[in-house]
Amino acid sequence: MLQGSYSYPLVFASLFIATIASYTTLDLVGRISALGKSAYRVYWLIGGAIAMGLGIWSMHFVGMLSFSLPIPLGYDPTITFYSLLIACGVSYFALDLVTRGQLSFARMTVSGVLMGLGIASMHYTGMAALRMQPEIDYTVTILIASVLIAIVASIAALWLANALRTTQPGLLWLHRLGAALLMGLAITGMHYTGMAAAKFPTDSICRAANGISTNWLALSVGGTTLSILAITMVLSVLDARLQLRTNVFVKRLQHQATHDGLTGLPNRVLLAERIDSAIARHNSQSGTPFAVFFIDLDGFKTINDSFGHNIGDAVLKDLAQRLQAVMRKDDMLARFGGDEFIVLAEGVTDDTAAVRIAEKLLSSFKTGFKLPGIEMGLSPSIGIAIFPRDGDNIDTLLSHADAAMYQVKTSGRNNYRFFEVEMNVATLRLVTIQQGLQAAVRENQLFLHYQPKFNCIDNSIQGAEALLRWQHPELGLISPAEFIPIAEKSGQIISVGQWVIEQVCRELSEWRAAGHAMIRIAINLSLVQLRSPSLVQDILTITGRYGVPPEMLMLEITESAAMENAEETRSTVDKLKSVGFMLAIDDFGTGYSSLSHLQDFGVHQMKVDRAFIKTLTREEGRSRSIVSAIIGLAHALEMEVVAEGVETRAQLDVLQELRCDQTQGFLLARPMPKEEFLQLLEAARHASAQPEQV
Ligand SMILES: Nc1nc2c(ncn2[C@@H]2O[C@@H]3COP(=O)(O)O[C@H]4[C@@H](O)[C@H](n5cnc6c(=O)[nH]c(N)nc65)O[C@@H]4COP(=O)(O)O[C@H]3[C@H]2O)c(=O)[nH]1
Repeated sequence: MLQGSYSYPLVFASLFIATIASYTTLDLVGRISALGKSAYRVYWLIGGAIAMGLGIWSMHFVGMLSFSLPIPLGYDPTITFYSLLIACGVSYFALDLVTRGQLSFARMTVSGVLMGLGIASMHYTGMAALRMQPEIDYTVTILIASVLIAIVASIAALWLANALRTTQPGLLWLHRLGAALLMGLAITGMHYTGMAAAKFPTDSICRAANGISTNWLALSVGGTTLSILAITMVLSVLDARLQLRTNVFVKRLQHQATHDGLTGLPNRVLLAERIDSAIARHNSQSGTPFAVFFIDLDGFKTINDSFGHNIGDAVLKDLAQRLQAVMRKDDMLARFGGDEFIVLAEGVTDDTAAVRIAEKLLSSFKTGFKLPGIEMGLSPSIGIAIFPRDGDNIDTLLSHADAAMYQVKTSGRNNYRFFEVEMNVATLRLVTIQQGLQAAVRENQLFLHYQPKFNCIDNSIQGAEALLRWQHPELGLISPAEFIPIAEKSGQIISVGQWVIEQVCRELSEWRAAGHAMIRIAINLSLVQLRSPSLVQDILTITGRYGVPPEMLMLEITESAAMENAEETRSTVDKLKSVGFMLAIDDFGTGYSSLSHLQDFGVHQMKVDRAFIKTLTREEGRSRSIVSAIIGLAHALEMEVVAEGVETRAQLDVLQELRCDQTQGFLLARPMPKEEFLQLLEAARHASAQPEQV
């Protein structure tokens, strides 16, 4: 047998190449895995497979260079090329496999076996390129051992590559280096074991000795491979940096798309995702029921309108922090819209648990919000819907929580309520009304009824109150008691109120043109209208357009509206009075008037709320005392008194006894269409020698 010998520096060089190739490969695995399903994946796979294949292959030839026989050696170019193809093919297969999702143990083992066989075949094909005569005599046991080493090394390499994918970036390079050294040792170990299996008979000659010279091949291949590996590494690092920057940018965009810019809270997109996954968990038996709390702030619009958006924003930020402070860490608080927040609380198995959360949410409003100069109280209306009881999908849950919130709003605010089925119908009607209001103004669905006010003693007509009516195309006739509060909440009362003023003025001017006696008409003004800075000018413009003298209009303001912010209202009232309008306080007795404000107000008429008239009897009683006191007070302040809701003769008798000035109510006349009202006016004019005119 020919005795081979090794040059140890070259053995180390082969180990070095194997380690560098392994390191590059492990780096590429991380790189390609991070690409996911990107279109670039296939390019990186091909590039990576060439680099890795070249690495393994050139390690083999440098290893061969370290080995010498006492005869000249060379390599057959075609077979050598095949061995390179095998190395690159095996590398492609390995890279693709390990960068494709989760790698199960079974898949890893089968792949490791195939890869090990691939590396071994590359080695033995490379050996075949020597074209020895006679053939190399292999010791079968050592040959099998070398194949086993290749297989075990491949499985270990796959496992390492897979495990390193999830390693934190900080120490990754160190782990990767250790793993690469291990892999390098395994690959060279396989090579030298394979070499140990090869026996070269004494009379061997190398038939490829005139082919590619080993020295030239090993040096050029080694050099080229190291350069390619270096270039691959640099490209990989550069691409990783680019990817990192792209990731940061994408993350920022994702954050912006899923969070509210002002409060930093999750927005409705993230909320929807979270509710969806809570529903999915529940459906797969691993989740629990959960509660959705719909929080809407009472009167937030006023803060925004009065103090400006900056202050409004500061209040919202403060509130977001307060709400978060009372919530559990696992619950989600999201900003749903302007002043609407949603809390999602999982694991709420009964109403008691939901009540506890709602109470905590309410408690965060206990202390006032600091605004410039004052501390202002703010309250929430909270609607609660429980999954799956109140809805099995996100839209139903949110709309049911919203419906429950609306019920709180319409029944006193600053509270919470659970969803009930009847609320759906109520909410649908409410939304229909709110959405139909603009069309009502535009498309002449509104009209007025008039209800006369009578002199208490002789029943002569003293004036009339214009009362709004709405003939809705689907819902029929809707009471103002229902739609006015909705219009007030949505702000649509401004345009609706303007329509009323304009219609009254138009009809008054038509009546005058038709020769009817002029009569004073009362118009209801809502608090929202009173707050409008342009109110006085708006009414003057309308009265001017129709030539209606201001004193022909009696503007009725409810007592509670007049007192809510007495200073502000008083200045509007003063302006209205100074330009000649008459003023009345409506529904008197239902609010909390301060006597001094009442005196300062100096309005012309006080209308006693019908609740007192309803229970009015001839006998001494509470209502009689109150009505008597109100009449006395009004007269002392030089105001006329009108009793509202007079329905019986007995009530009228008592009012006459108490020296009330005027009455209004179903006893003498219900609200009526303008034609009927004009007939009534004409009949009264003819019946009286001197018709009452104001
Ligand atoms: N039970 C009973 N009720 C009587 C009697 N006499 C009159 N009424 C009713 O009492 C209401 C009087 O108007 P209000 O207190 O200003 O209360 C009004 C007012 O607050 C509001 N409203 C009506 N029209 C307008 C409007 O043009 N603008 C504004 N802002 N509010 C309006 O809607 C409320 C309800 O109006 P309506 O349904 O027309 O109801 C009217 C009228 O039909 C009676 O003897 N017994």
